Amino acid sequence: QVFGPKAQQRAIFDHAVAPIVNDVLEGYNCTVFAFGQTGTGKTYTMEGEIRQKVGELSATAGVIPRAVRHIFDVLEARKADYSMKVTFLELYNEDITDLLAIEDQSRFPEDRQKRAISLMEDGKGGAVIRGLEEIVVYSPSEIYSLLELGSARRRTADTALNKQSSRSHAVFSVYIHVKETTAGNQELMKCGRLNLVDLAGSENIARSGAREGRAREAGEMNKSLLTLGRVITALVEHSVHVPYRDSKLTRLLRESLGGKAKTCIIATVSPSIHCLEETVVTLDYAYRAKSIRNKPEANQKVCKSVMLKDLYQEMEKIKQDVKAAREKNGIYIPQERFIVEEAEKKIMRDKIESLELKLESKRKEVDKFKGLYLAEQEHRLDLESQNKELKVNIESCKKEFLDLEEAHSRVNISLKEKDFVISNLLRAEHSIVERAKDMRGTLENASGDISILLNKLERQSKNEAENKGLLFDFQSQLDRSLELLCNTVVGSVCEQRQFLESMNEQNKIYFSAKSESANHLERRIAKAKDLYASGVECLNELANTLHERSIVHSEQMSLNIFSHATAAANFLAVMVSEAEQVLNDVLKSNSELKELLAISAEQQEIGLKRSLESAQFMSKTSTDFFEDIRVHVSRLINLMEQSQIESSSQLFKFEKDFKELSIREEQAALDKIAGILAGLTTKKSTMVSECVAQLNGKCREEQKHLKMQMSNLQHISDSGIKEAAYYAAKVGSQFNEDKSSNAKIKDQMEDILQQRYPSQLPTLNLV
Ligand SMILES: Nc1ncnc2c1ncn2[C@@H]1O[C@H](COP(=O)(O)OP(=O)(O)OP(=O)(O)O)[C@@H](O)[C@H]1O
Repeated sequence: QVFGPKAQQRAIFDHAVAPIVNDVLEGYNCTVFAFGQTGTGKTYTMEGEIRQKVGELSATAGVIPRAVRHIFDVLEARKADYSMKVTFLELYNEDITDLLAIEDQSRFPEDRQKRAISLMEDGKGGAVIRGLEEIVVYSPSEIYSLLELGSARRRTADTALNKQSSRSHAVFSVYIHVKETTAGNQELMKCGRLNLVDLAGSENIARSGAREGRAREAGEMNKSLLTLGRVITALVEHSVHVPYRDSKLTRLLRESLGGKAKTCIIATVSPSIHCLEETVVTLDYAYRAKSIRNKPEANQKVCKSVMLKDLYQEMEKIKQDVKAAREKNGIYIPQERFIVEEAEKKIMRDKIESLELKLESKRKEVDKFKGLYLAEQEHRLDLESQNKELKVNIESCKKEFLDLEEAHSRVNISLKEKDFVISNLLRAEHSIVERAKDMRGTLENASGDISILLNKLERQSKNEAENKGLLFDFQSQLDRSLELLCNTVVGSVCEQRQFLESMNEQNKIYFSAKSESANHLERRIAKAKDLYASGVECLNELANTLHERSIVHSEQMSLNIFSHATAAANFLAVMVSEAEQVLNDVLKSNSELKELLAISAEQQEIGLKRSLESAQFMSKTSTDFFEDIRVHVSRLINLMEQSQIESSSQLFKFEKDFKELSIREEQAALDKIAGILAGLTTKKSTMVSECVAQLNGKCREEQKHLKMQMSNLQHISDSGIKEAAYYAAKVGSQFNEDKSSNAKIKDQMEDILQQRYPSQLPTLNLV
């Protein structure tokens, strides 16, 4: 099962550990151990937060508190009759210490040393720890307290990877005895053991930041872990020899690795990329350990009476020991015999001591040889890994060499191509130099043209300055003419006004005279009208009277008519003369008017003539002025057109020349760059060829060197293997010799003691 970073403690327990805990209750020995790099959470997983919140475990409680709680819950639910005891030990620098031992009451803290406990073989292939405190517990909280006590006593120190790193391996064991009653009312005891192991971090010493003592300690820890690794490898590979005995850790876990226990391994890894190496190693261990096949076997149920008997016997022995110690009522013998025996005992003790010393020295030698063998093995492994690395290096060097050769051939081809390009470029350069010479001449011509153009431009600017002066003069002249014209127009307007005023006066006079004569004529005509009306009336009266009197006075009447006719003729003559007079007056006034009109027309004509003259003068002046302007403008336009044409032609030429020159210069620059590049390419190609030659040489040298080193290594490892085999054989034979001599001594001593104290046979425990 894989648990991600978000996995909860509960999930880990439920999936991985709970089934194992149930098996413990069925009488199996089970082990749960956590291993992995420092700081990856082994202690967190195994212990976590131990203390429970009111009645309940905290969410961060680890495997141990949960397992304990689970065991109690199940047993309580079954209403089982059970007993439980726990032990808690620490394995530090290959020394075992009891974490639950009663405190050393030394006065000074520095004197309070942790008492090391010996690990012994139980004769059935297992290991027994002598003197380990087994504490009987009745509730989970008691276990939690013991756990806290033991955890607090564990040796921790800070490393670069973990602030509080456990420096030791810790084994917490729970022993459970459950009483079962058979059908025949026989009481059986079912025993199960649960080992909960928190290994020390499998750290890289350099990376963990461990220094001096701690580095040695890390080495020791690595030794245990290294042996664990070797045991796993041997089990996976089904080797004949499994090196359980090489470390105390593997001796302790023997039953759990390939034995009859059920085992759960928790591998903790860090998600950090910096820990990749260790993560890979841990996962490799875990992967290999997964394929170990244990042969789980439940412990035999013991009959309660047998168990009780054993216990009673043990108790009896202890009681006797206690009593003898208390009452000092051991064996009483005569003094001489006591002295002789004491002397013999002393001799024997000395002998034993010397033998023990010998044995110790032999053991040390064996340890040394073992160390040497292990170191040799490690060295061999290192060399093998170095060899592998070197082989890989050689392979990569070969590959690099092939790549370089390929690159070299590619570079040669590109160099040839570049040579071809360079020769083409040189030819082109030659022709370009020729063209450059031509262009130089053209450029010189162009510079002459430019100087001419500049002269012309100068002239043009002079002309423009002159034109400006002329324009200024013309402007002042125009101002003067306009002023004159204005004065003339103002004078003629005054004259016209005066003339019109006099004409108005004369017209007024003429019209008043005319109206007077018309009035007079009107009055006369009215008078003549009246006269004519009265004459007509008289004539009518006369006609009437004549008609009346015609008959009577026809003659008189003719006389009267005659006299009246003459009067009328006279009157008409007067009237004609008067009318002639009036007509004459009218004619006269008409002639006067005509004269006046003629005078005014004459005056008007004069005025008009004058204004015509002045207008003609003005128009002439303006025409002249505009003619001048037109002439100037046309001249200027011509000049400008000319100069524009010239300058545009010059500029066109200049542009053309400039373009050509710049193209030539660009070409020249490109040629230079090509030259530089060609130089660089030749340099590079020489460098590459030199480098390739050097690399070739180096590769050959390295190959030679590697071959030499490999043969040396081969030689060293062969000799190491031989030596190790020789040492192992020697150690084996010495060990056997020692064993046999020890057995002999033991036999001798037993014989002696048998002879001396046939009833009280002491037991000698010789390891
Ligand atoms: N799953 C997790 N959730 C929260 N905190 C964690 C977890 N795993 C580890 N830690 C924290 O990381 C730190 C290191 O963890 P821990 O001491 O358990 O590592 P370790 O593997 O036992 O280290 P060492 O081998 O050095 O003893 C602790 O502070 C622990 O509380």
